[in-house]
Order: sequence, then structure tokens, then C-alpha cells
Amino acid sequence: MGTFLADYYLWTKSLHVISVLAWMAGLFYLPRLFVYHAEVVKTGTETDTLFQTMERRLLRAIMNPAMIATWIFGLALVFTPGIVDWSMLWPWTKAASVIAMTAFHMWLAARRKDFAAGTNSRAGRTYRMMNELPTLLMLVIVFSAVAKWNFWDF
Ligand code: HEM
Repeated sequence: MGTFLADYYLWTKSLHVISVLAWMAGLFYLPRLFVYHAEVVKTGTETDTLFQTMERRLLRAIMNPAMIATWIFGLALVFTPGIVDWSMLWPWTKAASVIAMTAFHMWLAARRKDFAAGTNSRAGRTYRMMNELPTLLMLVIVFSAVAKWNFWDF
């Protein structure tokens, strides 16, 4: 298994980055849709139904599969021999941030259900603020995965 993963390392990493791009696109866009949905759209109107459809499709057709693919290829990279050195700082900051990113995804999925049920109670401002979270996590993840920072870097 280790040899197989090592042989396909660069292909796995490419697929990981492609999945990440699709997941991130959704993580940035869905809270934006929620901002407009909460601030402008009246419950029970045609526009409300249109927003619900866009949100459901974005989550089910793009974000859920992209998140699963990111995890599968990411874990395949973790199990590739010689790639992750757990005595360094970067795998830990990356792991903490991807778990937080996954929790953020689940939070968005729960909010989508609120909009679908017509029970959203959060203001557009909340979604505007939450929209910054994936950006912050992305910075930590990319500095971890690419620059591979360590304790003695600082
Ligand atoms: C969801 C769970 C994830 C796991 C288990 C995971 C794990 C990994 C591992 C082990 C590597 C290989 C590092 C190397 O080749 O040196 C990697 C590469 C990478 N990951 Fe992730 N990752 C995950 C999510 C993410 C997310 C959410 C992002 C972006 C926001 C991301 C961005 C990257 C990038 C850009 C690389 C390429 C690094 C390079 O080759 O320089 N990953 N990932």
C-alpha cells in the first residue's frame, strides 16, 4: 500500500488540490448567498424558493462531494511514506484548521436547513462575519502545507 501511494504521490496531490479548489469556492460563496437571502429576500416568495434551490444545489452537488474528495486524497497523502513528519508544527496547525473548516461546512449545512424551513433567525451581518472564517483558515492551511512552518521559524 505504501509503495502504491508513493508511486501515485503527485497524482494524489493534484487531485487533492483540485478538490480543495472546488470545496473552497463553495465555502466562500454559500455564506454570501446567505447574506443576500437574510437581508433582501422575503420568506415564501419566488425569490426565496430560487435562493433555496441555489443553496441546496451548491451544497449537495459541489461542496459535499468536494469536501469528501479533499479528505480522501488528503488522508491518502498523510499515509504516503515520508510525507508528513509529525514532529514538526505544520501537520498539527493544518489538522486543526481542516477540522475547523469541516465544522464550518457543517454549520453552513445546518443554516441552509433553517432557510429551507423558513426559520432563519440570523442577521445578514452574522453571515458577513462568518464569511471571513474560511479565509483565515485557508491562510493557516496554505502556510502549513506549502511553507511547512515550524517552531524555530518564528
Ligand atoms: C481535509 C483534510 C485535509 C488533509 C488530511 C490534508 C492533508 C494534506 C497532506 C498530507 C498534504 C501533503 C503535503 C506534502 O506533499 O508535503 C497536503 C497538501 C496540500 N494541501 Fe491538504 N489536506 C486537507 C485539506 C486541505 C485544505 C482544506 C486545503 C486548502 C484550503 C489544503 C491545501 C493543500 C495544498 C495547497 C497542498 C499542496 C502542498 C505542496 O505540495 O506544497 N488541504 N494536504
